[in-house]
Amino acid sequence: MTKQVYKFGGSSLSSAKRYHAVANICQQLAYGDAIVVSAAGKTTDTLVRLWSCYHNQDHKGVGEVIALLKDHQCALVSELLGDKSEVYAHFIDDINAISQRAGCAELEQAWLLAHGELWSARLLAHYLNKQGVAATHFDSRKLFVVAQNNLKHQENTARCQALKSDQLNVVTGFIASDEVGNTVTLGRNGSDYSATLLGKYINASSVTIWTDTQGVYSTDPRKVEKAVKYNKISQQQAQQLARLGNPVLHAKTLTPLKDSDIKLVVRSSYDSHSDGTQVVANEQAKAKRFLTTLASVDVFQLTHNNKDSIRELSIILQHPLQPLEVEGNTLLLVPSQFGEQVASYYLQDAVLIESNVSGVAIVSEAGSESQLLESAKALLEKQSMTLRGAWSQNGFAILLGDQLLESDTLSLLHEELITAKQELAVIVAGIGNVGEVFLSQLNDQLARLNTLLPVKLVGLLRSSTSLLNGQGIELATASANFKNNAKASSPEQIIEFIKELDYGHKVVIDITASESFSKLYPEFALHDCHIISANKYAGTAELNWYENLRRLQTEKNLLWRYNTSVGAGLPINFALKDLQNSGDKITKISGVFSGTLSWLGANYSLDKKFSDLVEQARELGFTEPDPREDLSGRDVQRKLLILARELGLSLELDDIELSAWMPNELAEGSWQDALAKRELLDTFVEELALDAQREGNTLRYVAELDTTTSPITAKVGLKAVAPSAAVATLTPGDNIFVINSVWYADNALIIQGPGAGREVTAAGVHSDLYWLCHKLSE
Ligand SMILES: NC(=O)c1ccc[n+]([C@@H]2O[C@H](COP(=O)([O-])OP(=O)(O)OC[C@H]3O[C@@H](n4cnc5c(N)ncnc54)[C@H](O)[C@@H]3O)[C@@H](O)[C@H]2O)c1
Ligand SMILES: N[C@@H](CCO)C(=O)O
Repeated sequence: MTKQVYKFGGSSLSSAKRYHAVANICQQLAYGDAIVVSAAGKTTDTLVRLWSCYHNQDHKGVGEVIALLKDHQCALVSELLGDKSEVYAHFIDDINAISQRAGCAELEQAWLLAHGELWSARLLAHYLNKQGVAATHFDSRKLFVVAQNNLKHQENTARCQALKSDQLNVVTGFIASDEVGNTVTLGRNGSDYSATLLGKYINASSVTIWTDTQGVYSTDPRKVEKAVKYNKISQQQAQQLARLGNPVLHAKTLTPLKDSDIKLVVRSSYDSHSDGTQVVANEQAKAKRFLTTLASVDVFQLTHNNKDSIRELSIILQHPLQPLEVEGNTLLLVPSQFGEQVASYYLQDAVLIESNVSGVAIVSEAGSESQLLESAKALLEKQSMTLRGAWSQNGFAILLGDQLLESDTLSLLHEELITAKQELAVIVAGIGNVGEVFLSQLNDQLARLNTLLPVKLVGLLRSSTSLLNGQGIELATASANFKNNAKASSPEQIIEFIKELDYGHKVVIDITASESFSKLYPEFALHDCHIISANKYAGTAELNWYENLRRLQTEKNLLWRYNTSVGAGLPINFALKDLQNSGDKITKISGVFSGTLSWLGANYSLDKKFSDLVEQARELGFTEPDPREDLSGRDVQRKLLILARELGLSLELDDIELSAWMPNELAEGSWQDALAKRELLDTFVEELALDAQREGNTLRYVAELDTTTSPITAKVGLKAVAPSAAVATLTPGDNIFVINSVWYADNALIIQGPGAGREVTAAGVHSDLYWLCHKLSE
């Protein structure tokens, strides 16, 4: 069975609440998996302070820091397991041992620092046991042995066989032992390193680093609002970022994975449902672009290029170093804090050419570095930045100046070098009436969309078949390709495909009429997918589900457009949003909201069979796939609910009163079953029409929402109206939306035009897609 390794950092274990969240994640893991833990919260920093007080013989300080450690750990253990627990007693023994050693000058630094991880592993394993999960804690000093600064990989692989296959294995990060059993530490970011080492030793299929960021971004998301979270990056680019000092992944963490198929995943333990970023073998991810700021660096020119010396210096500094080959010279960039050490390491073999400069590194696909360097140079100079150095190499470029890059300059650079280059992957679901036309229009529309951002069709779906290609589907032949090559697929396969798509942006365009497909929307959001829907089911789903979806999309900065779900191509949703955004308050919306029912109302007369007209409307592509969705009034009810929610009203579908334009007897079975009883429909409609005619009226199916009444009026149904009424004189198939608001109180705002039909609806979906591309490219 393949095993997985999960690593939780200090921030994920900083409080009892966070332990609880971690335990919840661990509940989902399989026995045999390993969990590597760091010290809780700031425990390592506190232990370092303790060591420093001890080292400086500050006895008072030692006492104070020990009290601090005790307070934090005792509170944590008490809250999770109680102060009578074995873990609590064990912790007190440890603290007493530390005090005693400090008192008689026998403290060792590594032994002291190891306690943070030991306490975390013990506490988490016992807490998992309390939750009914079998778990054992392991002291990694028994698993990882280091001799002369080198890990003994073969021996360690054998030692790691001790992990249990019928339990979760909670292993301390950061620490190992030397050959005689003394504690050694693995340096800063040591726990991440422990996790990837363990992954290699137990031949895991993946190592997941759970941290407080959502994954690896194109740049620091705290500084650039539009930073793009990448789903996949290559090991090579991750190494490059680490060498340039990007803090998300340390170069050391990545070394055990080199040339292996072990997948490294960075995820947020604060948002355990979201995908993070996968670091995968080079050929499994497209090259991405990144901006990483460089703060306070020194630049040395080496008198001769000596790779061994650079490697040795990296080990001494415990920091990866990035050499640059510039016109036959080797330059070395180092954080200024290491400047003196570098100078004394190289002596006369290195000359300091720049000190304490700052700037930015651009990591990119090979081949574009020099052009990116020129664009960045021009932009920074326009921002009045004096450049002290600018170089490009294979896969990256560096620009250095006197000032640290502020968030606004970094955002401008990001905009120009990264945002505009993000591709949008498009999945179209529902190749029916509207979907077919949408696809044929997409071919013509592509050039326009591509001026905003590169768009690629990657998936076409029908109810049980799909054509999926992450590299892109040729548009001109997409329909034929689908007919010939679509394969049976399940929703799980579709979700997996979407999850793995390696694109900056993704969108699912739902042109189905499927409720079950709409139920996948939260999954789409979890995998960072925007949504465009002509389908009305999600917009009219049960309020709790709908609000959760909205919340998730907001949290993840995802967009959802559904303009064609009401009024087909008419800009009704735009208008309502716009009015509200400009401070207006909408009080009433009424009119004819169904193209099908408008067409039927206008074309019906007592000398015609209503059922014949319904079949005709179906053939024209006006009706829902099952025309009873229209005749029952349900489709109009949905449209009114979508508009009501657009106004911020928390209504459910059944809060809208409804009367049908068909007899109840037709509701059972399929549309074909209903057609077999068409005379029931014809008689039902004829009787209603006769009643209306006697009063000099005609029948129209109307909707009405009035927020000024108490309770609110929300109803859809047949109404007998004068033949001269606005709703009665509509062109067959047209909708009319009569909007009253504070500003349009007496003289209503009216939107009128075709409310159904393949072309207008497909064009409306294009309008949403254009809007989305525009938003993403801003
Ligand atoms: N026809 C119109 O004038 C109009 C106007 C506005 C909105 N709409 C909406 O557009 C949608 C499509 O309407 P249509 O007339 O094209 O319907 P249609 O029945 O012709 O096409 C629907 C397509 O969706 C596919 N499908 C069904 N379930 C699916 C699933 N689970 N996964 C993937 N594909 C699935 C079907 O195979 C079919 O190809 C409906 O939601 C409708 O309400 C239609
Ligand atoms: N059947 C629907 C299609 C548009 O949603 C109508 O006629 O209005």
